[in-house]
Amino acid sequence: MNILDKLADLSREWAKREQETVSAEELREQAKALGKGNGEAFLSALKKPGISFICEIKKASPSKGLISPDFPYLKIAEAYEQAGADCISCLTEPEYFLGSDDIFREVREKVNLPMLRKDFTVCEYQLDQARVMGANAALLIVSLMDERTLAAYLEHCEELGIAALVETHDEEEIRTAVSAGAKIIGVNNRNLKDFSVDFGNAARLRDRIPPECIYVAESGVRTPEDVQRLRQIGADAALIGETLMRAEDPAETLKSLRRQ
Ligand SMILES: O=P(O)(O)OC[C@@H](O)[C@@H](O)c1c[nH]c2ccccc12
Repeated sequence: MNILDKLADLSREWAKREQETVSAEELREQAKALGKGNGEAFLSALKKPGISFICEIKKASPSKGLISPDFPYLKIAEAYEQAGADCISCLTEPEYFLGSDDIFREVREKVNLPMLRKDFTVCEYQLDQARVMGANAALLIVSLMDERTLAAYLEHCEELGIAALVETHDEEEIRTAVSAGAKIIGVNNRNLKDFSVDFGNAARLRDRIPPECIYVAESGVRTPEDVQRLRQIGADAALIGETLMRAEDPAETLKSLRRQ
């Protein structure tokens, strides 16, 4: 079993366990009572002229192990905001990324930036959770679902008023994303099945993304030159995690990456 399948399985188990505390019906009611979310804020942050920065909060990852041992996530979130991040991506997956819904909520309270709930979505329950924890957007990984399921999840996000970042890795997945109606498409430079990173992947696939879609280049961004390359290919946004999480001064590192 590859790691992605393992993460999807864990996600399913996790969601099942959580439903023992808050049932699917209860959670749906909570989400409904809140009214529509502010997915628009995520969308317009990515649409700003020039490349936008989605800065990630993650303590660990299955490919790198522990990335940030002391993990001062609130300080990091504030540093991101102060240094001009456009959005924050916050991992909530507990086993491999050592994230949690509580971390997400605390960051949500602290900063005003639009936030992406980064998790392995395998059921609508998790989308309702995203709405209830105050997310502006949720992650949908194409390789975890078929096109019909993706279309249904996109519709559910629409009902909740949250945006969806639809993550792809190759041409076929981009086709599925477009045909299911994705508005925001991410191309991951990292292959989640074997963790190999090919920084050219997002650039190579750039022209497969229809012009009306928002295009996010994900993973493996290390230097201002990398960001420049993504500007050149017309990426609407870059999703950056490890480089910022390992930085001694995340605000300075973000500023230097943003410099044109
Ligand atoms: O740390 P990096 O290489 O900058 O990558 C960030 C982000 O793209 C990566 O964390 C990611 C991309 N897609 C995901 C799906 C699930 C978990 C994590 C991810």
